[in-house]
Amino acid sequence: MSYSIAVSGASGYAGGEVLRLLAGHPEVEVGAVTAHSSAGELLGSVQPHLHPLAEKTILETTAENLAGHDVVFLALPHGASGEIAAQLADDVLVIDAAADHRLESAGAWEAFYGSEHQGTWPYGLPELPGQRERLAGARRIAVPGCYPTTILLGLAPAFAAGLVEPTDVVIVAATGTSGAGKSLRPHLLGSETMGGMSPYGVGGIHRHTPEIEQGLGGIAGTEVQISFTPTLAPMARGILATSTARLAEGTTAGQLREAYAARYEAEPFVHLLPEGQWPATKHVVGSNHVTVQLAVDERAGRVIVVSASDNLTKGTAGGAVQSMNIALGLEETTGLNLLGVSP
Ligand SMILES: NC(=O)C1=CN([C@@H]2O[C@H](COP(=O)(O)OP(=O)(O)OC[C@H]3O[C@@H](n4cnc5c(N)ncnc54)[C@H](OP(=O)(O)O)[C@@H]3O)[C@@H](O)[C@H]2O)C=CC1
Ligand SMILES: CC(=O)N[C@@H](CCC(=O)OP(=O)(O)O)C(=O)O
Repeated sequence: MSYSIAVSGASGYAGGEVLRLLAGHPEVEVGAVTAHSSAGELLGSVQPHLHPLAEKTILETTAENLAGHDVVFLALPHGASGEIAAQLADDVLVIDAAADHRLESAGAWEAFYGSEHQGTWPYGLPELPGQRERLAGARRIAVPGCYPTTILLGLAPAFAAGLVEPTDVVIVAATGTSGAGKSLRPHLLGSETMGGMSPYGVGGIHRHTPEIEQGLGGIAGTEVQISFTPTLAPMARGILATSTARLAEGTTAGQLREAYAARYEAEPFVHLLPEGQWPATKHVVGSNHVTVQLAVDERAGRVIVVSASDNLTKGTAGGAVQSMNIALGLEETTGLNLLGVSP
């Protein structure tokens, strides 16, 4: 059986990446592609790399144009996504790449996004404890943010095993510029970003902060507090996250390594690297894989975890397709057998 798929936000980075993956997925057929200002144009004129789909005409994003498909991907700005989602049929699988349905706490949503909470959908990060079961058969899925995917996969085993202090967690992560989307913004001009790095969203104000705390809190079964600082790196894709947490009393490096090895041994997309090898964005860009490595800093009494991903693949579209496969009962890795493009 072939599932028919509609993709909204098809002219953007996230929508384009969803379409790149779906073009190689054997169990699906791409139907409507929709967007906003580029409606009426051919997909090939705004996404020239999507050759097999180049002749598709982009439609306006309306509930009518998205109707009649088995699966609808929403890759729209926050808010626009929640609005259209509310108009889609209950029996259609809707997978939202925006943030609208990720947070459980309406208070956290309002504090960080400044608008009305749209509700909470099953969270599309299958590698978190118990999450695959929640995604099987789901008809609504909230795709995690790109930083939360990378950071949660980096820290989950330590939290699940109770090996770190949940309120002493410091994270600094670098992202590529595609994380900000395709629209023109002065601080993202090539001349501003090439050849240098800079922080943004400093001081605990980045909107992924409550999402990361929610994910870690769910695993640990207790309240978690993090300090998160994002930085912008001169690359199109990729996230490299360095997360450190104070060790719980008595935790050893051996216990940590064992917990990570056990948790990720059978995961198709998350890999604890051999000791001494460290994650690099070049090794995962273009793929749905995440690499993880850790070391204990005995002097500081902290574990240092480094994790790398492609923000557009595992961080958005790949995670979305992986979650779709689980929800539809397909083999989880279908359409995602891609390795990084290093160098
Ligand atoms: N980039 C990334 O790494 C990640 C992105 N996401 C999320 O995915 C979503 C899309 O992001 P991204 O692809 O980067 O953004 P882009 O700016 O690249 O694309 C936005 C898309 O949404 C369409 N659009 C804009 N405004 C509206 C509107 N009012 N109604 C309907 N469609 C609209 C645009 O159409 P047009 O061009 O025709 O105007 C375009 O197709 C966002 O919610 C983002 O937060 C999530 C994780 C990571
Ligand atoms: C460089 C840059 O701006 N990156 C984006 C990445 C977030 C993202 O795209 O995720 P959401 O789906 O939660 O919006 C940012 O920090 O906001």
